[in-house]
Amino acid sequence: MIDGPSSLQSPQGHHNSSPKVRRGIGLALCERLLTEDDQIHLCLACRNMQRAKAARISLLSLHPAADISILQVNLGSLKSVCQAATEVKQRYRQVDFLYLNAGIMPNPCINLKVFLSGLFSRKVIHMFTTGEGLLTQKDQITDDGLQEVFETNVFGHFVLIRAIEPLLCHVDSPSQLIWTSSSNARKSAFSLLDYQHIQGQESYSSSKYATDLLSVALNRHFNQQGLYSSVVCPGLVMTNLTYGIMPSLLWMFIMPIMWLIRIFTNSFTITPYNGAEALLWLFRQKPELLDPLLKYHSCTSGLGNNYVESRKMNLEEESSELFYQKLLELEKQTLKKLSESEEEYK
Ligand SMILES: NC(=O)C1=CN([C@@H]2O[C@H](COP(=O)(O)OP(=O)(O)OC[C@H]3O[C@@H](n4cnc5c(N)ncnc54)[C@H](OP(=O)(O)O)[C@@H]3O)[C@@H](O)[C@H]2O)C=CC1
Ligand SMILES: CC(C)CCC[C@@H](C)[C@H]1CC[C@H]2C3=CC[C@H]4[C@H](C)C(=O)CC[C@]4(C)[C@H]3CC[C@]12C
Repeated sequence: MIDGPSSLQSPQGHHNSSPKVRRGIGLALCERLLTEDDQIHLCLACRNMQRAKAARISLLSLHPAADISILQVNLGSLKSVCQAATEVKQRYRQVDFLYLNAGIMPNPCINLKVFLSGLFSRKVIHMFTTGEGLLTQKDQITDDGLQEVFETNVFGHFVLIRAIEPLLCHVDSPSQLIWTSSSNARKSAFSLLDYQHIQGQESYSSSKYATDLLSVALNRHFNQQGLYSSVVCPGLVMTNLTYGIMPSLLWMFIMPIMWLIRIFTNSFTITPYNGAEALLWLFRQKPELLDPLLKYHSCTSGLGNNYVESRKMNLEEESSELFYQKLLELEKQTLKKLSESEEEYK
C-alpha cells in the first residue's frame, strides 16, 4: 500500500486541463515496483480520487495485468484517516509494505542571503545536498486543530499505522513501513517542546526529523511483533513539491548548473525514477537485517548511475522514545475530540 502516489497533474496545477503529466516519487515507485514484480497487489491511497484513477490508468497502460486498487485518504484530516483505516481493514487481512510517501512543503520561501553566503563557503555542497537553512514555510492549522505540515507529514501516517496495526504485525511474515524522509531533516529545526513546529518557520525540516525519530521508536516497539520501519531520502527530485519552491522556468534556467553540481554531489537524483531507487531497494531487503539508525539515500552519479547509500541519522534513541510517547498522548486526545464531535453531530 502506498500513500501519496498520485501527483498527476498539469504543470499549472489545473487538473485534466493539459495532457502533460508530472509524476511524483510515489507514482514512479509504483511503476518500478510493478516492473520488479507484477504479481503484487498495489493499493494507491490518495486524497484526490480523480488523480488516483488517472494514476491507476497510467500504471495499467504499462502493466495491463496488474492488480491495482485505490483508496481515498486525506492525511491532513483524522476523520479521513480513520475512515481509510476502516476500509483497509475490511478489504485486506495483511499489508506487507506500507509506503508513507505523502508529504507537503506549503508556501516555501528561499532565503537568498543564506544561499549567497553558502555559495561562497566550504559548506556549498552540503547546502545543495540538504537545503539546510535555505527554505522557510508558512504553515497553517487544520480542522483537527493541528499544524498542517506536522499532521500531513507525520501524525496522519502515525494514526493510520496504529489503526491498521493488526494487519501489519505478523511475527511469521514481517511487514515494512517505508517513510519518504529527507536530507533536509534537521535536529536543530525540531524541538520536543514544540514538536508540531508552531513557533518556527521550518516546519518541513522539523517534520522530516520527526519522521526519523518516529521510525526509530516504531522499530523499538514493533520489531518483536514482525513490523519494521525504515526511512529514505530520495535526493533532490523535480516534482510538484520542488516546482512549488521556484517556477518551472527558473528551474529550467538553472538546470545546466544542476547537471554540473551533479559531478560533486550524488544527491541530485532529479527524476522521480531515480529518486525512487532507495524505496525500491528496501522492497528487496530482509527488514530484520536493516539497521534502524540508518537512512537510505537514493543517489545518482555524475554519469547517471543509480545506487543506494546508507548514512547514520543524527538522533538519540531517548528523544525518539519521548517523541513517541507524546504522539500517543496526542492521538488519544485528538481521537477523543473527534469522536465527541461526531457524537454531537448525530
Ligand atoms: N522532491 C524532492 O526533492 C523531495 C521529496 N521528498 C519527499 O518525497 C515525498 C513525495 O514528494 P514528491 O513526489 O516530491 O512531491 P509530490 O508533491 O509530487 O507528491 C506528494 C504526494 O503527497 C500527496 N499528499 C499531499 N498531501 C496529502 C494529504 N493531505 N493526504 C494525502 N496525500 C497527500 C500528494 O497528493 P496529490 O497528488 O493529491 O497532490 C502527492 O501524491 C514527500 O514526502 C516529500 O517530502 C523528500 C526529499 C526530496
Ligand atoms: C536561487 C537559485 C538560483 C538557486 C536556488 C537553489 C535552491 C532553491 C535549491 C538548492 C538545493 C535544493 C534542495 C536541496 C535538498 C532538498 C531536500 C532533500 C528536500 O526534501 C526538499 C527540497 C530540498 C530542500 C531542495 C530545495 C531547493 C534547493 C534548496
